[in-house]
Amino acid sequence: MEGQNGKESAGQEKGTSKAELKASYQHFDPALYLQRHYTPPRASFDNKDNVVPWKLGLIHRAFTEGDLKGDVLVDIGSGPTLYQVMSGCERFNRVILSDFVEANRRELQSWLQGKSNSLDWTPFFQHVCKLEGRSPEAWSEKAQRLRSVVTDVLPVDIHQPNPLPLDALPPSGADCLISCYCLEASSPDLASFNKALGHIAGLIRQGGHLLLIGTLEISFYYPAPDVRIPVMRLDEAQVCSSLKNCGFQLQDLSVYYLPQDMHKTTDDARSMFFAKAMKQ
Ligand SMILES: C[S@@+](CC[C@H](N)C(=O)[O-])C[C@H]1O[C@@H](n2cnc3c(N)ncnc32)[C@H](O)[C@@H]1O
Repeated sequence: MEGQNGKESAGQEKGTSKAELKASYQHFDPALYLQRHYTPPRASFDNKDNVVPWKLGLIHRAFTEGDLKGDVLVDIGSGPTLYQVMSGCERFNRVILSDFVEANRRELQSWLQGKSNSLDWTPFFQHVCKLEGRSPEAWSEKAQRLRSVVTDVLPVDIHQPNPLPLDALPPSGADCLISCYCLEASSPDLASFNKALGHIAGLIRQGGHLLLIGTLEISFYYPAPDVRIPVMRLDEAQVCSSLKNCGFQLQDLSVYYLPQDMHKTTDDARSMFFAKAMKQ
């Protein structure tokens, strides 16, 4: 939506346009982001109430309940993270990762090539092995499986009607699309979130699935020391109606409230959602 002066209308913070958000993302620091969001206290396997076991458990359940599997799984806005495809890599022949920021794509490529990495993903692999009823020692087999099924790490822009490069996906679309904390963190307002959801819906085949994770109560985060990204504030009802309006049938919705000891000063996240939906 264009506002005065040709700027897109702002959401949480007046004056923030899609173009300004995109410019801010060019300063995204993968190592700092991983350290802030994927190490203790934000990420812990010792505490069963931590957000990471919560989301890994729901992603695992989403694939096992109803035996969800297929040819292509695509992850939109992967950032520098891998946890979100650790269950799906066992159930799809191909996994496609994607991000808007080149530094994030480089971080993913570096892990895929077995080069140095900003985070040790071993405890995440071990946890998912346990969810699958395997020994945690099978983690390196799982890492190998993931490396062998990821065929591409692509640039993506959810604000484009065709977010991925041409021919990235089969003509009928992906069997399943996962996207975590991307849409609300890169859209200035609800109208732009809904439009972006419509764009990524177009990447899924009819009858395929969407797994969406996002933050509900948040207004900012810092993905680099001096880069404050404003995040639009969503609520549960908006998530449900956006999914319905984009042609999805909701199959599962869970909400997580961050315990006090996980609150930080580098973001003001308070709750998160997980949704599983089928494209009708
Ligand atoms: C909060 S991070 C989420 C990263 C990761 N998925 C996770 O679970 O932690 C938001 C991601 O959205 C990406 N992003 C920003 N603008 C985007 C755009 N226009 N299209 C697609 N992705 C975008 C960023 O590069 C960043 O990796």
